[in-house]
Amino acid sequence: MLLGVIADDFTGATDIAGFLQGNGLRTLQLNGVPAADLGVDADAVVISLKSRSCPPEEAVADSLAALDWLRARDCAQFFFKYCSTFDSTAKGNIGPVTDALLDALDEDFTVICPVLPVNGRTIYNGYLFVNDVPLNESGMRNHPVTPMTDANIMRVMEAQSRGRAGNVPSRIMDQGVEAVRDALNALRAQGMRYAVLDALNDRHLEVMGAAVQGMKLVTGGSGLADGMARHWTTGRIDEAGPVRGPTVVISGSCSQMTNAQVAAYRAEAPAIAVDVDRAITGDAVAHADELAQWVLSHQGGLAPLVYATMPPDALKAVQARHGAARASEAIEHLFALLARRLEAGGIVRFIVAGGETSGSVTQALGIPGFAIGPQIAPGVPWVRAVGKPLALALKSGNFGGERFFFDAQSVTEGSK
Ligand SMILES: Nc1ncnc2c1ncn2[C@@H]1O[C@H](COP(=O)(O)OP(=O)(O)O)[C@@H](O)[C@H]1O
Ligand SMILES: O=C(O)[C@@H](O)C(=O)COP(=O)(O)O
Repeated sequence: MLLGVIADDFTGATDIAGFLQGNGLRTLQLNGVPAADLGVDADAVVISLKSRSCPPEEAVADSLAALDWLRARDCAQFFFKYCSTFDSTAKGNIGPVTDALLDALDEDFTVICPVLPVNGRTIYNGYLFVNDVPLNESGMRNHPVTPMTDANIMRVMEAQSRGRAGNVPSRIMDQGVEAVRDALNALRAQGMRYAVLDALNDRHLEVMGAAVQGMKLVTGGSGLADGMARHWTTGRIDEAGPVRGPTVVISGSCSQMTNAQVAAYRAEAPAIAVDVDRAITGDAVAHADELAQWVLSHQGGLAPLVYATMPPDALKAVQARHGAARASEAIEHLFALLARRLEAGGIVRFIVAGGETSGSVTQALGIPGFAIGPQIAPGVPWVRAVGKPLALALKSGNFGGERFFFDAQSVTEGSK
């Protein structure tokens, strides 16, 4: 196998899997670390974990279990995939997991590269930008679970890890592969453990993709994987075909773009808001039943939307009433209950917004893995469940255009 990927959430996993498959790698996504005896015939395997915001020890243990599984399958190289907005806290989990993977592989140096220029995630002199705005001034400053308040990735990484971080600036990326390799060697010789790679455009991705060939562990966003995969493959391969039938849209993301997508969709399609206070204070089962009935009675036209999505002020009020962790957990639990009821009621396509939310829904549906289908937007492919006739679109909070929920349905419209 060319590449084994350990992804810290489910939307992140489908994001990178979509880019690998799009570059011609036969890619399989596995939801959690699978049973040891699963046979795999693929160029790349992506293991989705739900390790972005759990306690660091749990994230490390899950990531090492995924690494062991991949190592037993002779992966040539390993990729730790985290969010292109570097979602983490001062406790982790990007730093502790990176350190644990380096130790397990007996390595002392890696790259840190949360970029995806096609979606506006770029790094300049080690500072991360989201659509040309520094990370700490972007919508990520209001994230419910991992608010990001510093754009300097060297500083953020050093605060949660064991080593020092240097930068390979964009002017070196402009000079090409040899210059980047020399810069990486120089940083390592200076005692740096991490090299934050600048990337402003696709050309930089290709250069860094070549420069990291042979590095046992790399870490970053799907832009780095796109750059790496461009050097391995020659053409496109078949994507998983469409699934037809009853559809639901579930939105548990409170990101800026998801708020805009929910507003655009609600204006034209049937939509119902989760009663968040009720979900949190104990009546989740009855509420999930009602929401499921509502979804099943609104089939026929545009798929019905169930959303907990809120703008930052309303979200802060909910978190002040109930606590942020309790609120997130309860809402994820509600969506898990809802997903199971909807599957039982005949829903076969789930369009889900939000990484944690997607993890919760996918786990509730007991889906062991995915084959990768056509891209709806950069970083968001349709995926088809292994072993069940279900299709899902797992959308990162900030990905897609304002009409994403419409777009997801029209990608497969011809086959409805
Ligand atoms: N109205 C709300 N009040 C409090 N928490 C919420 C609300 N809506 C969603 N959440 C929680 O916020 C988190 C959003 O994270 P996630 O699903 O990963 O979205 P994103 O991809 O935008 O990061 C989830 O844990 C979700 O349960
Ligand atoms: O790299 C990215 O931006 C995405 O792949 C990602 O990790 C998505 O996470 P969420 O925004 O939490 O959905």
